[in-house]
Amino acid sequence: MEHPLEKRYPVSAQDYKLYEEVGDGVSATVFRALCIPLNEIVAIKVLDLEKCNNDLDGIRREVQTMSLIDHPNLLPAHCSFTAGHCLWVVMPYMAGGSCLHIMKSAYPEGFEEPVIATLLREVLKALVYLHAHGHIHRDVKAGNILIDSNGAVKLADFGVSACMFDSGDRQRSRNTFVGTPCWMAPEVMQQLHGYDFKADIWSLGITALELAHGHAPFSKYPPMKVLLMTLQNAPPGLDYERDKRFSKSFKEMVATCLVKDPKKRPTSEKLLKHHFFKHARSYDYLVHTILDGLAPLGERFRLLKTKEADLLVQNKALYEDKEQLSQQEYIKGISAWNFNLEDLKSQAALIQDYDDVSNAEDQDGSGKQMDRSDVDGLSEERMSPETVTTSIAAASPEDRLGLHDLEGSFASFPIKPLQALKGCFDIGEDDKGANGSNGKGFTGSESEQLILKSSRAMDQNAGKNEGEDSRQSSSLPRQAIPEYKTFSGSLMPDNTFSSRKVTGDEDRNFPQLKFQSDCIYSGPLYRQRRETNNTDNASESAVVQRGRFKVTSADLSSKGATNCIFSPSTGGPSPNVTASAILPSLQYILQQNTVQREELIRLIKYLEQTSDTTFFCKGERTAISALSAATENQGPCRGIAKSKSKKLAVRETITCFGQQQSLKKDWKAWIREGA
Ligand SMILES: Nc1ncnc2c1ncn2[C@@H]1O[C@H](COP(=O)(O)OP(=O)(O)OP(=O)(O)O)[C@@H](O)[C@H]1O
Repeated sequence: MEHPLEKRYPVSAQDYKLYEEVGDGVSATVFRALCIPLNEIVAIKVLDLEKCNNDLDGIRREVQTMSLIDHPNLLPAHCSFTAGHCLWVVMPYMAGGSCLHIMKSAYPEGFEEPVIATLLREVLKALVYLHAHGHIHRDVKAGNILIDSNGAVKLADFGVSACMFDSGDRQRSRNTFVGTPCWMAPEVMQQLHGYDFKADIWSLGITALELAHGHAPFSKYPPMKVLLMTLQNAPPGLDYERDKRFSKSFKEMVATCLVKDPKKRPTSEKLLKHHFFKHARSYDYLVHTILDGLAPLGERFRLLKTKEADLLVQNKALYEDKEQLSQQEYIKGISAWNFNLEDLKSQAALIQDYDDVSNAEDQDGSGKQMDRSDVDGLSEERMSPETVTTSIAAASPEDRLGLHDLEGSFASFPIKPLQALKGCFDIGEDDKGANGSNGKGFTGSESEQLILKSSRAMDQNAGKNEGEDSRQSSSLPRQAIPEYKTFSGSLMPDNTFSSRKVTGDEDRNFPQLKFQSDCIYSGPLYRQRRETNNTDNASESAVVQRGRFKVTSADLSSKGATNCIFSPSTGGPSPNVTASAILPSLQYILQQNTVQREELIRLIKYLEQTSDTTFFCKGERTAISALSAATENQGPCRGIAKSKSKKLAVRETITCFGQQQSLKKDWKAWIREGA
């Protein structure tokens, strides 16, 4: 039944008039637009599907999530549809733009504390909702916090969000290494135990620093170094000396979020009760303090783009050589399975721009090299910028990078940081050939379910959901196989499927399991539009770093771990590796395989119950309905009956198995049919 007050947004491009560009990101360009029949200004995110061949899964997930969420602090999608080879996502127009844009335009040194408290309280409310519904955002940062003309704050960008689910007594943690390096929690980088909602709390802490200083800690460094620093250094924080303008409660709140051990971080719900948020004000306050006097969003955006382009040109020459060299050296060292510490140290020492640390980390309060095990006494331990500068100047290149501590740091990690980082470079030139034949795979975020609406909201919106189903789900791109890189998630071992097409009856059998340690990496190392697969452009982004990492734990279980344990030349254990280093990795592999086996058995059972035996070839809809019936009251689908969430969950499950041949052409046809 349709909700009486629900607006129906048209699903045809000719009903919209595109105005100026107001934003762009890794995957899309966002326009201000007019919805002609409703005479309403909206924002439209336009994604060129032809060129998005390396992240269709992210797009699908994003649109799904946006169409299901129902919270005042989360940016929803009104509707979405394809137009030519583009996907259009129609959303409310957030005239203030993102907090990042606002800071860049008018507050380069960051916001005042009450503004930060107000913004973060709203973001936290959104996180409480997402977490309560089993969702991890995974990309909380100022660039994804949008403000509308009334000062309402909404968290946006669900392109990399993920869903946790609890099936019986087993709670699944995410195992995908995804996010934007500066904001990424250490456990997300580490990969061993997966991660959970607490990863968002870390990102929120980093976002707090970003809003306080105008930029995130380590933001000027290339991703590789950001990862190393996050893993090795004490957590960043607000410095008592430099950040005198901020209250003790703000410093405490940040420190509470930025604890390396996720278990020691508060839940979003608990954090919301922190006394820092008592300083939060109204939306009006935001309008008067940060929005008043700003130029229209489109104009600001245009100016920023011009500035960014100029900066890039200026810095290109400066960064290009150094950056390319350091990255190449890392790639060489890592993808050659070289885990000889001395070797890696000397390669790492090629990164030399640590000398300006006093201008960067210390401005962030994150340049301290001292360790801080927990939040207590956070700033007493911190070095002043002067101290850091002096000690760095006196140090050897290795000291400057903290490389003397590498060994110690490694020992304290269940997976060594460089091992974790290895996956990032699977796309390196050397590996392309090897990966070629198996470089296609499919996503395994497929156990993720969208259980986003509370049952009450579901009831209230039952009509709306049904009504929207045809419109919105019709726009959900069926999961397609990236043409170039492999996507994978935690449900299935990504690298266990043959890349051969599923075309006939024989192929309907489950894909051949074939443990191969091929390319699983996906996602840009650097800021890089999704249409660009050219890794050569990476260095250009050293200055403007907005790209995301996405590597799955499968790298680390089937390849990463093995690679570092066994010497490629001898096939035996590497002489440098101790039993205590090997054991956790082996246990992890075992655990992963057990989980995957369980999933396979469960899904085989489901499939056996269906009478439709042609679903792999004849379209997903048949499979969805067959499987929806079969899974009515089972496993992870329990509790989402009758909702389109369930369909989506089932669809995700199927796609995990069946979509080896989901070419873009197919799913676009499927979208047109209005599945
Ligand atoms: N509804 C909106 N109203 C106004 N501006 C928006 C809206 N949605 C997005 N933007 C702007 O467009 C930018 C890019 O949008 P978005 O983050 O969705 O794209 P993306 O490709 O997913 O980006 P990312 O690089 O974070 O992955 C945002 O940072 C924001 O400034």
